[in-house]
Amino acid sequence: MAEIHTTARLTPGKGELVGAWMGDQRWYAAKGRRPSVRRIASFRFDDPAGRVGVETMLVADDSGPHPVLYQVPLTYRDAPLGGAERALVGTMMHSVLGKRWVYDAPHDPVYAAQLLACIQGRVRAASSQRSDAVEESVVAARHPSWVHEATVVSSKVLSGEQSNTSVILDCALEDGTRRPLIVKVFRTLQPGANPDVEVQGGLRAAGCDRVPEAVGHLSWSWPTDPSGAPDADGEHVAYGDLAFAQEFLPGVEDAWRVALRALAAGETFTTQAAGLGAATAEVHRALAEALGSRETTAQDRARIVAEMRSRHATAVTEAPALVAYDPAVERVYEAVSRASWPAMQRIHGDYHLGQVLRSPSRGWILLDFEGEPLRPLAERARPDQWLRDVAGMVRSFDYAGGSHELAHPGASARDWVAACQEAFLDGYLEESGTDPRGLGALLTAFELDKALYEVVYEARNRPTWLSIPLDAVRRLLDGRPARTGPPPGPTHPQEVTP
Ligand SMILES: Nc1ncnc2c1ncn2[C@@H]1O[C@H](COP(=O)(O)OP(=O)(O)O)[C@@H](O)[C@H]1O
Ligand SMILES: O=P(O)(O)O[C@H]1O[C@H](CO)[C@@H](O[C@H]2O[C@H](CO)[C@@H](O)[C@H](O)[C@H]2O)[C@H](O)[C@H]1O
Repeated sequence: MAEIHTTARLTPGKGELVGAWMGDQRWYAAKGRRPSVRRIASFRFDDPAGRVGVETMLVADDSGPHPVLYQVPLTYRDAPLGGAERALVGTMMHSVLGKRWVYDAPHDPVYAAQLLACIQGRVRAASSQRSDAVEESVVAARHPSWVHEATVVSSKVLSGEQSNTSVILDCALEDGTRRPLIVKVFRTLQPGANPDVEVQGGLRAAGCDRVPEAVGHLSWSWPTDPSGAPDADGEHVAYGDLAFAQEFLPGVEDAWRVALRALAAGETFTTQAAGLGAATAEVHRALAEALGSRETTAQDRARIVAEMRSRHATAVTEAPALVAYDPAVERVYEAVSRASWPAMQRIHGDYHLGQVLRSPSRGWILLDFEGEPLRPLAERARPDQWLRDVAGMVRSFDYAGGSHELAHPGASARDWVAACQEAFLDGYLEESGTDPRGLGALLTAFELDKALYEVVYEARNRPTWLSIPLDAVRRLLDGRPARTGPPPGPTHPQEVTP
């Protein structure tokens, strides 16, 4: 294991470097604020060649009302890493080793290789305080179904819109065959198991192949004060997941791209939407079987409606014009308080077209069970209503239409959107025997809830798209439903009035 230069001076310091760089990263949550960085903990991986320093830091950003924890893996090199110019965090002088080039580690092949080796249990994380010591607080868990020994041949960071940082790994297996994997490095850490690891791992363990194969994950315990707040000198600990490795499906597109292409070409997407509805129902059934389901209690209903109200309040802060709709929003929440609700179970939690891949051989494959990144982890890890997922995908068809309309002023995608939404709901009904449209008040409330979440998400991340969820809120509340409503029939659960 590596020698640690405990008395070396660094100019600038690591905290200073990270603080200056972090605010511009896609995963930095408090957009527009200047990060105020406090170091909580760190650990290292060893470079087998003994040349590159690899250190993962856990930093708290104190610039907002509550500290937010970020995982910041870095590599330290004695010369620039070719082709990684955009991943350079900065340079610093090390009083013993000289000039160091500091990189965002997911872009560095040395980090990628050691991360996967650690997840599979082949190497241990090392202390960043003491030379030649294992860091016991970092623990790897190989998924029970992963029987291979994969070694990274090359790696590259996934390009595109992402809340975390995923690295695609071209791997060699024990028999020499090649197998692509992907490891997601979680950026914002909160105490508790990450639902992506728990739910996808649980589905795979139960034999569900509508999700990629799970390889394993890495978790960490960091110091906190007695209240659980991150504190470098704290004597308590919190636990959270750092990274999740899984099978990578190469050359497949997500449903967002496929749908947008169909829309641009003037083609229908109803057959695919119906298949997606059926796949969604299949995964909901598998989730209930693998991780359980239970009756929805009055407390569950009250809590979910309270969360809806709080989300509405946040959306009004981001988009004050929404205040005109307050009475109409309240009517939606009152209606669901009186409706009958289906069972509680684990769900996807942030379901949209970008979370589903179209595999030519395996059909629709669902990804990213992490839930909504703007929601606290404890909320995301609870059983919830499957209608939330259904509403998420219904909203996503509206988003596809909305983004097409933004790109083509004057065009209307409304008929295309309505047809996709109907087909998706038909597919869900066919597979599950339950028509989500039969739970109309609840479906509307979850659609509204998602649209209000999206208002906040777009205001903070993509202001030019804010009109898409804002228009949806107006449409939902103006009583002009985009869909035609449920066909009559015995399969629709009845809503109850008090
Ligand atoms: N196993 C996989 N196989 C192929 N592509 C994947 C896989 N996992 C993720 N991707 C691609 O990466 C994108 C981002 O992954 P995701 O898990 O949604 O990350 P995040 O939670 O950070 O948004 C997906 O939309 C998909 O295009
Ligand atoms: O994929 P993530 O887990 O990071 O989810 C977040 O980002 C999504 C955008 O990338 C956002 O989804 C919204 O935009 C999509 C189009 O880009 C659209 O298909 C979705 O329906 C819409 O909600 C998601 O809400 C957010 O949590």
